[in-house]
Amino acid sequence: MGLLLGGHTMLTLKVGQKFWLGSAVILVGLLVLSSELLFQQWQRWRNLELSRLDLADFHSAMLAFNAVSAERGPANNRLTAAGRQTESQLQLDQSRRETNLAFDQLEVGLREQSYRFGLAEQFQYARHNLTVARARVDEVATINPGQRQPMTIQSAIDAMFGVINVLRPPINELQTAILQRNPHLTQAILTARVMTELRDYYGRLGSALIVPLNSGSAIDQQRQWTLFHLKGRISQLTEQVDVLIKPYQGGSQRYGINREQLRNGLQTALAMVDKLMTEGLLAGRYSMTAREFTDTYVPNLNMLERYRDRVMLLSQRDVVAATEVALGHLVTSAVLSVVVTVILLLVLWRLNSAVLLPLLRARNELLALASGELKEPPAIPRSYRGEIRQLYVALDILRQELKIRAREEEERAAFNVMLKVQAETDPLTGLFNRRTLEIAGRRLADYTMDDRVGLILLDIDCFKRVNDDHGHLAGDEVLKEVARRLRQRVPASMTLARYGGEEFAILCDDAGKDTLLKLADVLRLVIASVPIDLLKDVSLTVTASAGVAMKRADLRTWHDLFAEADRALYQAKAKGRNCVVIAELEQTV
Ligand SMILES: Nc1nc2c(ncn2[C@@H]2O[C@H](COP(=O)(O)OP(=O)(O)OP(=O)(O)O)[C@@H](O)[C@H]2O)c(=O)[nH]1
Repeated sequence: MGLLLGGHTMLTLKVGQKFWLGSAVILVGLLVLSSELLFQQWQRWRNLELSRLDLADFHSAMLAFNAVSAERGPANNRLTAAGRQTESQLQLDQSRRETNLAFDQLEVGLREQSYRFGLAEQFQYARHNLTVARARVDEVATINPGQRQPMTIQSAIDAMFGVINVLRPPINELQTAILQRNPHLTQAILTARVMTELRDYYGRLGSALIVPLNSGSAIDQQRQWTLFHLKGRISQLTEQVDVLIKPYQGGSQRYGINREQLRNGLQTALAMVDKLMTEGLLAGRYSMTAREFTDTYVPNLNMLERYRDRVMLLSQRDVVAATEVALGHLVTSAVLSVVVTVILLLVLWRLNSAVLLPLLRARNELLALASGELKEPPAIPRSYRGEIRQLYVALDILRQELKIRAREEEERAAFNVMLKVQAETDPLTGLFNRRTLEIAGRRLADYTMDDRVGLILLDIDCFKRVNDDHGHLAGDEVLKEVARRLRQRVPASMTLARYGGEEFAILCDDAGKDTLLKLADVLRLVIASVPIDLLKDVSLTVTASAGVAMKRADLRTWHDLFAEADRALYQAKAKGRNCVVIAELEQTV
């Protein structure tokens, strides 16, 4: 892979680097994907967890709202009770305790959710209003029942209504916040809210009759108007409840909501109100006391509270179940992410150790083989299996094959050297043979005008007699010793050869006539001056004659030069041997 850097510089990555770069890209991609997945699932789980808290808080708010509504019943009784003051007070105290408990629970829930601190203050303010309204009720209750004025009682009832009015804004705010965060809770929240409101309006409707019932007075115009207004609102809310509870009845048996039963209860309560309203409009003579009315009227409304609580609790249970499923998904995804990452790492590690590294090692071995490095590598690791092992076995076979070929090559080269030596040298003396002399002679002498090319032919005198007197082996020894002495004296730049039985030649490419003559005479002297030791303590003195020829214009070829030197040698023999003759001068040194 080549990366273009700065437009000119190419950065080339090795296979191993590419592999790890690719692996890193895959790993990072996997981590990003699994993080994204985990984050989404964590968010879903977290939202459901918050939904559960939201539902619980809203339920607490509804209970508090409802408790204030419900407290109005005992409060009304306390305000209107004539003979049963103590019992009414006990009932009111009980109701107030329940309301306090509902507010306490609401405050705890609100404290746990920091974003509702502002709401908590508003609920506290509503509670403060409740305390003030209760004080008002208690104040009226201290007045002798016979002396309580309808206006005074109504002012206490209105004070209790006022609490609901202060409680409504924070509940609306809480409801809006929860629905914004949890649109899926709309059905449950609205159902609970509308049922609570309906319960409150029924309470208001009943409360509106308390003063006339208590005082036995007719229902005046303003109260009539209030009662009609409340009934209208109740009619609207009843229709809404009817629609909202549909999903919770019929097929959804576990909610156990019976629409007919609820409708009947509410209609019974309304029928009671209608009857009393008619009585109140006619003459103010009522068929029941305020107390009897409250005790008969309120139980018809309990179903609203029961069904609302059931909707709330079962919705919370649904959210809890969904939270558990979401948590299960989150944990499963986390485990799967870890498992997939570990598997990927293992696969990459295995790919690296079982494929990539062996292939790179095989490549190195192949390169070594190609460059002639035949040294045995370390043994094939056991972890190399299958095709990789076969590759290494094939490499091994190739290495052995190349070794055999290298050995054969060496032998052939040695054989060639030997053949060359044999072809170029004389086996007895080790000097160059006639063939080599002629090749060198032709190369130097053929068609050259160089007069520094010269040739000495040197022949042992009367050698036949050596053979005849001392035997052929002794003759060979003499030849070897003469050759040894010649080799010592002839410069390496000249070609020294044995070109016949007892005949030697020295070919020179850069020497003057005098030098050559001097050399020929030195050679003659080293042969003759020292006796040659033969077998059985016999030594022998031999002499040699030499003919010298220098290249001249008329000696065009090697053959001409050789013939000229041979002619000089012949002359030296003729002159009595043990002397040197140069061809052109034919003079004896
Ligand atoms: N021992 C031995 N003798 C050889 C060898 N080659 C040739 N000869 C002998 O060398 C002798 C040469 O003798 P001739 O050619 O008659 O010459 P010469 O006896 O040296 O006499 P002049 O050359 O006239 O001085 C022969 O007897 C050959 O057999 C060899 O390799 N070994």
